[in-house]
Amino acid sequence: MNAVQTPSPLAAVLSPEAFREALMAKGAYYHIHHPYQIDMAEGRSTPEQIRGWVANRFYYQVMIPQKDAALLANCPDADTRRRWIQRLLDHDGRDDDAGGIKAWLTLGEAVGLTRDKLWSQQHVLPGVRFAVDAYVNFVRRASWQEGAISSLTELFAPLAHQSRLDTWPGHYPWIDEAGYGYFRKRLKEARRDVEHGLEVALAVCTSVETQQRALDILQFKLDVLWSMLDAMTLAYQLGRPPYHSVTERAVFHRGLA
Ligand SMILES: O=C(O)c1cc(C(=O)O)c2c(n1)C(=O)C(=O)c1cc(C(=O)O)[nH]c1-2
Repeated sequence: MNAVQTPSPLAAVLSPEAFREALMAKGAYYHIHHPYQIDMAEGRSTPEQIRGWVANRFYYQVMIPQKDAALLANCPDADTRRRWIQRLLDHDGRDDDAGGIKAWLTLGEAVGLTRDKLWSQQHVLPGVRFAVDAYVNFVRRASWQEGAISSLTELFAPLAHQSRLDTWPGHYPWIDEAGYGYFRKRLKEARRDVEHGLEVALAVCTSVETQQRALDILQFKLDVLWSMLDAMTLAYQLGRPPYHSVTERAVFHRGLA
């Protein structure tokens, strides 16, 4: 096992280029390196494991627009709101764009999950729910600039989407091709989102303290994504879903209204 390296705190303020590089370096901890995701990319996942991932990630998908709405609610700047609102429309859809949530439902059907099953959230593991809720609650309480910085894991997301487009059809011929629309759609949307997110980060993080804070926020978000996959590993790879030692029934709560 690798020795755990505690990242050293910033000693001096970084130039904009060096700060950008420090943010990019966080890609080393992106969930694309999680064994669950590696197994999916390398063709070792069972249909149940893929379905588990799609059903659990659906919770992230439905909460992202609520997270972005929380950021909008905290943002007093109309120009920023006008740009940021696009993220809600990307997921919720508009006119002839059905939106990301519907595209994810199509992915669900492509892997054998009905829309009702996804909407029921019956497969969403408590660990996944808690991780996603931690993200949404962070953005609810943070300044809109810190909320924007927490979206910067999207710097690395196109890699993840492209890798699925490149590897899944070969490994999993049982997945209907129609399911891949979501990943294709996100490639360009994520690139546009991070341009804006980076603009905000570079504008506000001009001291050691604010740059360190941004790196810490990004690490928090990486932890959210990693923890989601940890919960799925226990449930779908190691056969230890919640209460496995007590019952075979999925008794965990489906979210408290
Ligand atoms: O599939 C992925 O690996 C992945 C990761 C992330 C991310 O890094 O948070 C997002 C997405 N996908 C995604 O599709 C998406 O719409 C999205 C929005 C956000 C955000 O933080 O606002 N992250 C992500």
